[in-house]
Amino acid sequence: MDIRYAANPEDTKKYTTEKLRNEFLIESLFENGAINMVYSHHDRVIVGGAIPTSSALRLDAGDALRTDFFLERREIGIVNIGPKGKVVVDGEAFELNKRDCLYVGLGKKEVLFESDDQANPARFYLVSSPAHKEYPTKKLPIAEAQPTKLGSDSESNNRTIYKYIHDEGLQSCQLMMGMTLLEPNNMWNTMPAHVHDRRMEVYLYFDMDEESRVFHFMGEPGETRHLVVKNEDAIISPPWSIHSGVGTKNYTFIWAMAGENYTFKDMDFVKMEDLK
Ligand SMILES: O=C(O)C(=O)C[C@H](O)C(=O)CO
Ligand SMILES: [Zn+2]
Repeated sequence: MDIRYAANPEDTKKYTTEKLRNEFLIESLFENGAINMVYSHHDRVIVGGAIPTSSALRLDAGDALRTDFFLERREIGIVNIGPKGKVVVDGEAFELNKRDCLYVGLGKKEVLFESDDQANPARFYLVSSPAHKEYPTKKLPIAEAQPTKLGSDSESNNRTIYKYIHDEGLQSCQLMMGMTLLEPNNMWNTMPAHVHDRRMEVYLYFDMDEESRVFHFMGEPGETRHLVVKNEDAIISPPWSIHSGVGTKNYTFIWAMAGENYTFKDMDFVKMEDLK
């Protein structure tokens, strides 16, 4: 498992583009026939991708966790961003269509990923955080997720947020997860920008054309930097950092958070005059 240590804002100001990308950008999560994971020391969140092809893939604790099984002290959110597949949790199969979410709670011993068609395999995106009690393992199909409309065409940020794992949806200890879709001809997410010092956040940008790019903005409000990201790249966003993007065309992303509180609306919005 690739390990990323926590970053502080003072040091980050001095980073070159290469160093910034090494610390905060996650490329190549998705590989045919493999589970790839990155362990962030920000709130000990693990981010992963799984593409099962000819055989099922098993979620293992590996050396990094030193526990008997992956979910011994953790919970996990799984969103399928590809063709149909299933996740088998201690023998119970959950079918996931594109954009469906499954929450798996603390203590489940075996998690297997399978594709329905190995020629068009499922692409499972995973985010896991430490947990203290078991919440029910449950699926939320995208068709049943509550959409929230935000932004406007005139501000180029007309978008819909679907919340999957949160206080009024799938219950968890601390993990929150959802998806934001920008409407065609809209290119901005989350402007005005915000921080939430109580929680870190991870973004996965997906459903982008090969040539499309998103400029993801990060850093303290008065010291912003950017990362140029392509399809299926993820970003680790420290609690002190803004996280906002603008694309060469509309895009979709999955956000996930973990940390001190469980309040989606706990955001400290940044005044435009304070952004530098
Ligand atoms: O477009 C948006 O606005 C979002 O998706 C908000 C993010 O999910 C977020 O940063 C939540 O804290
Ligand atoms: Zn946020």
